[in-house]
Amino acid sequence: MTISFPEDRPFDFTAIGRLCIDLNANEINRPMEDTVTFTKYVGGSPANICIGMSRLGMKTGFIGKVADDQMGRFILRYLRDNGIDASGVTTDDTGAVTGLAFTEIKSPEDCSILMYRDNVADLKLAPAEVDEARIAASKVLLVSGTALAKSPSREAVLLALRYARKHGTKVVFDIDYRPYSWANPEETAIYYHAAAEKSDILIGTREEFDMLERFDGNDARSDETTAAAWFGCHAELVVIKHGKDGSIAYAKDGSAHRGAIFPAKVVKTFGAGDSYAAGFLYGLMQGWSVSRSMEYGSAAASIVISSHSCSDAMPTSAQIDDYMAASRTSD
Ligand SMILES: Nc1ncnc2c1ncn2[C@@H]1O[C@H](COP(=O)(O)OP(=O)(O)O)[C@@H](O)[C@H]1O
Ligand SMILES: O=C(O)C[C@@H](O)[C@H](O)C(=O)COP(=O)(O)O
Repeated sequence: MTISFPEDRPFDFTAIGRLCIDLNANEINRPMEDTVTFTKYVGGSPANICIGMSRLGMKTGFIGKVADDQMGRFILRYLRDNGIDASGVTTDDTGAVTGLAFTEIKSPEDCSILMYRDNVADLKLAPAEVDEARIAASKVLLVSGTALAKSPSREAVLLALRYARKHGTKVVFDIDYRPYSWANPEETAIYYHAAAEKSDILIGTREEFDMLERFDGNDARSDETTAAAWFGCHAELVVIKHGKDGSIAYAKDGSAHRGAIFPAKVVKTFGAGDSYAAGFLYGLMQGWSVSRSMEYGSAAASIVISSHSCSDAMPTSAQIDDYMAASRTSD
């Protein structure tokens, strides 16, 4: 089972949504109260995935908005240094700030994120700033669900989805549920639905799909029934992530594919989903089977969770290949 993508477009992959800063605790295995220093990285789930795709050699671009400050300029420079076309990233002129994610690493299994997201620039992206030609020039548009949390970013994303459908650009919807960004669950579920209905590939955890389907009845739904519900729209592939229990993908042709995990020396668990998405989508775009692509995503995730950062630790294909080979040898 493989997925087809449009051919001969200048960009392989364009992401839309949040560009932020991660401040990851240096003194790990303790609560945030006892953390003194943090290392600054570019963050934001869609940014991390786009950086991952670029490291893997894909031609990438980003549609988003940064604050007119040092952090915004740091993000723009990092994108460019990583080969990402940032001409679709605008700079806010209203005094908005850069979103900050302070990460707390109490233990490898007990991690949390303290977000500062009031008046953030990423949610100020306006529909007029979404370039139709850029979406038409990309094989894939990745939409992060959090960008639907507030206007005008919400309308910008819905417009981007319309452009993608009009031009046959494959839409990947990463549910990316961050509760603090949303006013209430009703709003979340409604806007998630609007995006999921227009998407070709849906990716989320079980909890994220439960949020998306919250008002659809049938509280006892399984991964399989979740997937089936979206095949009636545009979905070809629905991927449900289960942390260290791996992942499962259902395809419209009725096939199911289970993704195992790779061993990891876990430093922290965040970044797993973003690196998994990058490795997995890269594999699909190489024309690999869904199963092989899931394996690649899992290996990428193990590399990132064994590292201190998310974005900076995104692996190259050589690193993933080596990691996979090394874990086979140690079996
Ligand atoms: N502890 C772990 N050890 C090895 N791989 C993991 C671990 N946690 C997650 N992964 C890998 O990362 C993928 C995504 O992780 P998950 O936690 O489900 O997503 P998210 O980070 O979006 O919540 C999993 O399907 C798995 O391949
Ligand atoms: O997405 C954010 O705003 C923060 C991320 O940069 C952060 O590192 C993270 O939470 C990664 O998300 P995950 O891959 O879903 O674990």
